[in-house]
Amino acid sequence: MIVVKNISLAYQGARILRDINLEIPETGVTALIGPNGAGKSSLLSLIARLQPIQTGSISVDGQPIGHTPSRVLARRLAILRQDPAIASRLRVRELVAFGRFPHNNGRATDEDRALTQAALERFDLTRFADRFIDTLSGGQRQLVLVAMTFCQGTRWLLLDEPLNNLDMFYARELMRSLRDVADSERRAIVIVLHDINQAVTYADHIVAMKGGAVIAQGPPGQIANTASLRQIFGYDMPVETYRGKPIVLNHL
Ligand SMILES: Nc1ncnc2c1ncn2[C@@H]1O[C@H](COP(=O)(O)OP(=O)(O)OP(=O)(O)O)[C@@H](O)[C@H]1O
Repeated sequence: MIVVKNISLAYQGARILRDINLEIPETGVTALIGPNGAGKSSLLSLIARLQPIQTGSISVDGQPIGHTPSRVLARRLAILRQDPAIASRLRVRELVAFGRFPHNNGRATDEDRALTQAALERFDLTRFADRFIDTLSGGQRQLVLVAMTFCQGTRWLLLDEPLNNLDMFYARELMRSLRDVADSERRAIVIVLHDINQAVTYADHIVAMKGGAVIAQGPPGQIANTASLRQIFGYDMPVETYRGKPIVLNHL
C-alpha cells in the first residue's frame, strides 16, 4: 500500500497540495482524476521522490520513501512523467531496455534482454524495435515510454497521463494492457487520466483531486454520478448506464 500522510506542498507561497491523506491499494488500478492544475502530477512526483517532501510523509509498502535508498525504490516503483526528456537517437529497443537499469547498471543479462522483448511484445511494439525514437509518431513514442516503465519490473507503476497523444484505438488497447498487467501480474497501477470514461471502465478505485486536495474517492460507481462530477469538474454531465456500468456523457 502507498500511504500519504498530511502532505502539503507550496511554491513561493502558492499552495499546491493541501494536507493530503490517502491510502492507495496495493493491487489493481487506481485512477487519479481532476481538473488541470489540481495537483495530480505534483502528488505523483512526491510519491516517486522526484521532488523532496516539504510537509508530511509517504510510505510505499511500509517503507518511508525519505529513508529508502534510490536503488531500492527504483526496484519497487516506476514512474512515467508527463513530459519526460528522451534522447532521440536511441532505438526503441534500447530505450525500453533502459527500464532494466536499476537491476543491471547498464550491463544487460539474457534475462534483461528477454524482459525487454516481452515488454515490446506486450505493448505491440516489436515492429518498431529497431527504429530510432525520433522517427516515431507522438502516440507511438508514448507507448514506448510506457513499455520502458513497465520493463522496470516494479510492483508499482505510476503513469502520468499515458493516454496523451494516443488515438481512441490505442488508448483502449493501452488501458486493456494495463488492466491485464494489474490482473495477471498482480501489479499496482496508479494512473492520471483525463478521460473520465476510461477511469470508470478500467479503474478499481478513483481518487479525485481539486485545488490541491483530495475531494472524493471510491469505486467508479460511487464517483461517476452527476453530483460528484459537478463537484470535481464544475459542470453538470449526464450519467447513463450501459451494461451495468456508468457512462459519462461529459461532451454533451
Ligand atoms: N515548479 C512549479 N512552480 C510553481 N508552480 C508549480 C510548479 N509545478 C506545478 N505548479 C503549479 O501547481 C499546480 C498543480 O500542478 P500539477 O501539474 O500538479 O497539476 P495537475 O493536476 O497534474 O494538472 P494537469 O492536469 O494540467 O497536468 C498548478 O497550478 C501548477 O501551475
